Amino acid sequence: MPNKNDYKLLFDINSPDDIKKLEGQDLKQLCSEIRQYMVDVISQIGGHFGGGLGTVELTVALHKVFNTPYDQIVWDTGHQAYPHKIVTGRRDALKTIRQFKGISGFLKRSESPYDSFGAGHASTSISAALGMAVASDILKENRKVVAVIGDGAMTGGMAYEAMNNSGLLKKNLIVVLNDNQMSIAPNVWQISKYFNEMISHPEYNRFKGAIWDLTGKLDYFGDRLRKVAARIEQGIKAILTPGMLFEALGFRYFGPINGHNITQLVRLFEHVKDLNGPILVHVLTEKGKGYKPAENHSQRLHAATPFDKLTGVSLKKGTSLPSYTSVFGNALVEIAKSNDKVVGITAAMPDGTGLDKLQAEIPERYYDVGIAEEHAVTFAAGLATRGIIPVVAIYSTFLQRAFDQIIHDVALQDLHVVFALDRAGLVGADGPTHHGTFDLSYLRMIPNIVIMAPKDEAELRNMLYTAVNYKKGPIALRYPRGNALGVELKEGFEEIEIGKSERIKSGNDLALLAVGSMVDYASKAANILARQGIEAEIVNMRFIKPLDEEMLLEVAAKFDKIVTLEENSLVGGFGSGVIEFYNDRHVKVDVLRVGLPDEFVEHGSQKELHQMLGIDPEGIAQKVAAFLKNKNYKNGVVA
Ligand SMILES: Cc1ncc(C[n+]2csc(CCOP(=O)(O)OP(=O)(O)O)c2C)c(N)n1
Ligand SMILES: CC(=O)[C@@H](O)[C@H](O)COP(=O)(O)O
Ligand SMILES: [Mg+2]
Repeated sequence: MPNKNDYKLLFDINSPDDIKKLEGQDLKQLCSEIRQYMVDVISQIGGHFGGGLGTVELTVALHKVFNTPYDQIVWDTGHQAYPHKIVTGRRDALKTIRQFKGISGFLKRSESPYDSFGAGHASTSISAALGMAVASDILKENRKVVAVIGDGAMTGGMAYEAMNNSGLLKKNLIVVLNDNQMSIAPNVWQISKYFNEMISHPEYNRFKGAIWDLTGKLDYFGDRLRKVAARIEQGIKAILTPGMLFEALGFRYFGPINGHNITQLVRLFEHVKDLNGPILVHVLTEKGKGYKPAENHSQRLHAATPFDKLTGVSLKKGTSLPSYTSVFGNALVEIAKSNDKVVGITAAMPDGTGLDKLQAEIPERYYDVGIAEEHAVTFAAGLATRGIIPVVAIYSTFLQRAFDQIIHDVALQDLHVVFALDRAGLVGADGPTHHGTFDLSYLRMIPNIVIMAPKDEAELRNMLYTAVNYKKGPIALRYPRGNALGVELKEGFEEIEIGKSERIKSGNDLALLAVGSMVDYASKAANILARQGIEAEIVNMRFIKPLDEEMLLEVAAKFDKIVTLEENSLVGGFGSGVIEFYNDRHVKVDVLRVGLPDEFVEHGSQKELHQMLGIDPEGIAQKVAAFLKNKNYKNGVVA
């Protein structure tokens, strides 16, 4: 961990006020120390890394020029805001970032007054900042509002909706475009190609100086002259600068500027701070800046596990267990090789979803659409109208974005789109913005959809195969983050009968009906219960929709008490479906639902969170035993 004596300035920076006292060389020194501190801390505990290394100067310049937290900075997504945390009173707490009970890996309003808007999902910053700018106007305040958005986040449609609205409302709003030409993977932002062409154009370079001169002098003109000059400036810029697209949306464009030159950044922010109307400052940065292993890494060490400081090599111990993601990625390639109608779609997460394997093997049937989950789904719907079989691989949490598209564009038209929801359940260190704990609820209510959850990686392969061959409409499978169970993977695939569950073990005392990750936990809980003389029957339900009604009737005939288990919110999830089924058929049976409470779950390791919520095998066994004894049992849930 960092040694205070290795730092000249950083340990005297306790708030942005301390930055305001620094000038020139000291600002540069501070930037270099922030980088060193990030390397010192993140090499020990892991976390988002490359993005933050690229925003050091930007962060220092913003906090030097603006009067934060009165002035509001909105960081898009938030993974690049570690330097912001370091200079806003959370330097020492950085050692706890993303850990159980530690500070959040993203922006969080309840964590600091400097975190003006919470995030984790991309492309929200301009909308939120515009809201703040309008509020400032209504409240007759003079707060400055700055949104900092990456080029990756600019592939998300909301960013354009917000810019359009900003142009219309003409409020004082500064958008900083942090352009490092990277998303997590190389970015697919088409506008960056246009920027590059513009910037390298000889005419642009010849006129750039002149335009800047004019811009710089504008504020010294009288009102009438200023208007004329502004029009001339805009006219010239519209033809000659890369910003004409933004100018068309109603923004005044400044840049591109070197985002690692603190002196230039401070000067530019001082200049634009008091200008009226929407401003776009285009800043060129390098993801991973200042740490060679990150600069040379294919993903610029976007997120790091603990690593060796000198080499950047991960210290994470290897495991023989495959991840669910890699099993999915390999299975998709196998299936796509034997069915040329199958295509894969990712929303900027090729590696995270395992679709990088398809990209490598069959690139012509792989689509990265950018951070555009809504578009990904409707794009898939279009493909499906022509008999193509799109497999849309999106994390459970990010698919929330495309709720209406799933209903209106896919399900309503019975289109055969396969949804592969990775990171379903509690994801761990990313916390509440990223937990995939709502998908069973938000999908289950949609007519015509089939929803599956595999108990292990072998079943995941077969479910994917089943989904691709289903043809009747939308079909989803959800599986957790992390390592699979290590079961044998047979060659080839087997189709699973839609709506058919699997009895794993018979019992005499009660039935445990489990889905997905909870099947393994149910088996482990049953072993604990067996030691207490309780014989539980275990069913792997496989399908959340349609439910295996025959099995539900069978277990209700055999037992008075039934337990449902799911790694999803208890509101509207699998257990709710089971209760609805029994209720609608007037079947009298006591149902205990085990799952996630109706609250946002904090961050921590998956194990810690499972324990905290009592959904690990020990916790489940305790709940089941209490349920059998009618202890603390209320409204279907054991307290
Ligand atoms: C809605 C949504 N989809 C996907 C992600 C996953 N994600 C997190 S950061 C990121 C890349 C962002 O790129 P950019 O905005 O350019 O920031 P950089 O990392 O380059 O600083 C992605 C795809 C997300 N956070 N939110
Ligand atoms: C910031 C962000 O949204 C991603 O970087 C996310 O943290 C990735 O999560 P996984 O590590 O589960 O792929
Ligand atoms: Mg980027």
